Order: sequence, then structure tokens, then C-alpha cells
Amino acid sequence: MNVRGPRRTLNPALQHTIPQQDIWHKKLILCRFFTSQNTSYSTYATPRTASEIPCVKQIPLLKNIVPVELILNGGAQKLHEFIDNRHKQLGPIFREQLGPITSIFVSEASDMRKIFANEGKYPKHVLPEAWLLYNQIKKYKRGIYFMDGEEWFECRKILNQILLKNFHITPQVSDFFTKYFDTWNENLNNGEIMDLEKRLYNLSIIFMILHLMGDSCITQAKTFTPMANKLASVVGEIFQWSVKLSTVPVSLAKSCGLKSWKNFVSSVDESIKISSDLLDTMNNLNWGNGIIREMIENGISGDSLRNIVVDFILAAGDTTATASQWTLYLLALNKDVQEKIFHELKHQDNYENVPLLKNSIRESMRLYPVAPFITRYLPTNTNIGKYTIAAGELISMSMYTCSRNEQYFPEANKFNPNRWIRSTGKSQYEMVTDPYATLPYSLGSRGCIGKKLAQTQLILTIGKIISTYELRVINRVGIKLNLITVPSEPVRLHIKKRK
Ligand code: HEM
Repeated sequence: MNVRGPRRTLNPALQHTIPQQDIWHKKLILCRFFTSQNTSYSTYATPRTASEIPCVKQIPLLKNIVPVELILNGGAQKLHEFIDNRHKQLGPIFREQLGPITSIFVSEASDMRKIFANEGKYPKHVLPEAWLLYNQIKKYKRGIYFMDGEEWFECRKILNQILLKNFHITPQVSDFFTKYFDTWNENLNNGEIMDLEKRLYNLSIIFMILHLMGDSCITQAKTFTPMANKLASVVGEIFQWSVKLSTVPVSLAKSCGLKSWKNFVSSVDESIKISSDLLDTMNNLNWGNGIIREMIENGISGDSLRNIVVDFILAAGDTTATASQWTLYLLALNKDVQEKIFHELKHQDNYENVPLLKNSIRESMRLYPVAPFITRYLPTNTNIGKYTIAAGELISMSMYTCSRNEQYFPEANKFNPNRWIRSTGKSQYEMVTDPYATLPYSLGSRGCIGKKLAQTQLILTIGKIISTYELRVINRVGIKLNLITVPSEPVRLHIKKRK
């Protein structure tokens, strides 16, 4: 993302709250009272018009205000639950007005495929308002997440060749990770690993740098640790201020000089500065033989190189760290799976060949999709489900709802990595009726460009931790949205070195 780039699939201004489960049912009954009539899904020979898309009728005077039930029930941080309940109430396609923004929410896998198939040559997604304003004021040019049209297309074509290939785990990188995790045993607090979130973030940055510069920089990896630590704290602040900013129009926050806007700006300034310093340090080490070298050889240089690489660093950090955190949490809760992975790892040098490890990561990203919504504006009028959606309307694909749908994943709320085993002799999975119903990295030509890197890092991180430690959960956590899907409170793990 931007600094919150890829994860920020929903405009912060869209984000608000929702109620606790026990009072939801009553509220839904009340809501139904205000609901448009056309919510049943009988077959229509011709597509219905956009005006027929179900929605909860709003009192005209309150039209531009965020729905009361959202405000009353957790705000921006519970938007995924609010939208999930709206789907239960209104069906797989509905329209929602969230403050000044209107979006059509879609939760059927086949409809999502149709959206990606019709996204056109230059797919467009929502860009976070606060970031856009920041870039405009500072005249700051960003990486590919913020690009559009031909500029995005040309740049992405080059970067696809460099980044969308398999990154294998080299013995040097594997050895580096082994040593890194060995130190986790030091300074435990009654067996608890402290600052898990920050450690994982730090690791993501180091991993990204190792690939930007290539294996040749491995001996200098420690040089980057203090900067990666600083970046972890600053990005945490950006999250915090972005969530606060999501309750007011950003331009208003700016003109009123609100603390949330000022602090957002200074934390973004700081994050870009640290990332740029990281880049200067890499430059002084002569770039090495990694991704940056390939970018230069393919004609990307100067400010473009700097902007793209800074955004890679910022995009890689918390997405991969959060996905690692969710996977470790689920494995710590499911001791049997953890032990099976440990035994499989003992007999396999190459972690990429351990199916249960890969399936556990895949399953945890299904249950906890880092990006809970993926957005698109389609270039032409398109029939989606029973409706014609007009060109240029904002569409939000409800990844959280879709990937927990029983229709696609029987026992959908259960962590079951074995659902991803293919039935003997068949191409289908055991307990997955539509594998495209969960899209943690999105789909189509604008999907995550760091996907291959992230997958390699996740396999290496989770594999090394499980082969070194036994994990036990200390606290139970829920989900909140800090622009991406994060634990409602930091995950606390007890770790014990394996013999
Ligand atoms: C588990 C880790 C990650 C997850 C779940 C994730 C998820 C996503 C998603 C869902 C999008 C798509 C947005 C859309 O379709 O509109 C995206 C885009 C993007 N991601 Fe990732 N990402 C991860 C790691 C990374 C890493 C390691 C990098 C570093 C290179 C990265 C760089 C980007 C960039 C630059 C884009 C924008 C692509 C474009 O607009 O063409 N991501 N990511």
C-alpha cells in the first residue's frame, strides 16, 4: 500500500462500527423494517437496474451520516462484521451508504470472478483519502499502488517479471533465520515471548531488504535492524492515526488542524524518511544482486526507483507480519496440527515441500484475510448477479464474508488445514467447493505483486518457529480492522524450546 497501501482496500472514510453478537439479532429485525422490498432472489429474465439493488432505507436527513448501528457497535474497527450481517440480511449484493460514500458490496465467489474478468486493462481500486491528500500536499509521488492507466500498466509489466516468480529459500537465508529465531529464547517473561508483533514486523522488513539487495547483503543484515525497529513503531502510529481519521472527512480534519491529521502527517513523513534512509544504506552497499539490481537493469531508476521501493518496504511490513501472527495464533491453539507440522519438517529439508505447513498458512489467511475488502471501479456497465452495475460505481468485494461462507467451505469457521488436501486422484479439494472464494492476495492483473515473496517468507518464518519452539496461546483474541485485519489485542504466546 502506500504506507498502508495494499491493505487499505477500503477508504478509511468508509470505516465505522457494529454491535456485539447478542444484540445483533434484535437490531436486524428492526433493520428489516426499513429495508427495501426487493431483497428476495427469484429469477429475473433480464438484469435488474442498479436502483433495484437491495439497501437499508435511510431517513433522508441522516443520509450522509454513517449508519447508527455501525456507530453503536464498534465503529470502523468492526466494519467487516457490520457488512457480514448486512449480507445475511440483504443477500450477496447490496448497496450501503457509509457517510458520504456509497458502495455496492458483493459476496458471491462467481460474482467476484466476473468483476475481475471485467476490470479492464487498467484496473482501478479505491485509494485511501488521507494518503491521497498527503501525496497532493507534499507533492509526493508514490509507488504502483497509487498509479493508474498507462503509467501503472507499463511499470507493472516490468515488475511482474521481476517479482512474480518463485523465490526459493537459499541455504544462507535459511541459516540467517535459524540464528534469528534461536535468540527468541532469550529474555522471555515467564516463558512468554515479548513484543511478538514488532519482532515479526522487523523480520518482514529484513526479509524484504534481503531480496531487494540479494543474498550478497546477508552479512550486513544486522545494519538494517535499528531502522526496521524504528519503522515498526512509526507504522504502528500511522495505523492508530488513520483509524482516528476515519471518523471525519479528511479535508475537514486538515482544515481544522485536528491532532489526528497532524499526527498522521508527521508519522507518514517519518516512515518515508526511514524507508529512504534504508534505501540510501542499501545504495552505499552497491545494491547487491537482488530485485533493485533487476529493476535498474530494466530501466527503472532515479525517483521512480526510490518511490516504488519505499512503497514495497511499507507494503511488505505489516501485511506479512500480520499473516504470520494469525498463523502462529491458530497453530498455538491447535496443538495437534502444530505437532504434525513439526514431524513433517523433521523429514524435509525443503519447507516448500511440507503440505501441512502450506495448507495451514492458506487456511489461516482464509479465516483472517489481511485485506477484508477488495475494491474496483469497472470501466463499463456490467451484469453482476441479477443486477447491472454502472461503470464507475464503487464495488467492494467482501472477502471476510465470502471466505467464511459454508457454501464454499463446510464448517467454515473451523481451522482445518486438511480441507486443502486434494481428494485422491481428483483435482478437487477435500472440503473446499470453490478455491477462488478466498483471495487473500486478490486476483487479476492488479493482484498483489508481493505475493510470491510473502508466500516464501511465511513458509520460512512459520516453518523455522515450529521446528524450534512449541507454542501455547496465553490469550484469546478477536478481529479488528486497523485498515487491515489485525488481532483485537496483541497475540501473546508462550514458547518452549524443543529438545
Ligand atoms: C501476506 C502478505 C500480503 C498480503 C495479504 C497482501 C495483499 C494484497 C492485496 C489484497 C492487494 C491487492 C489490492 C487490489 O487488488 O486492489 C495487494 C496489492 C499490492 N501489494 Fe500486497 N500483500 C502482501 C504482501 C506484499 C508484499 C511482501 C509486497 C512487497 C512487494 C506487497 C506489495 C503490494 C503492492 C505494491 C500492491 C499494489 C499492486 C498494484 O496496484 O498493482 N504486498 N496486496
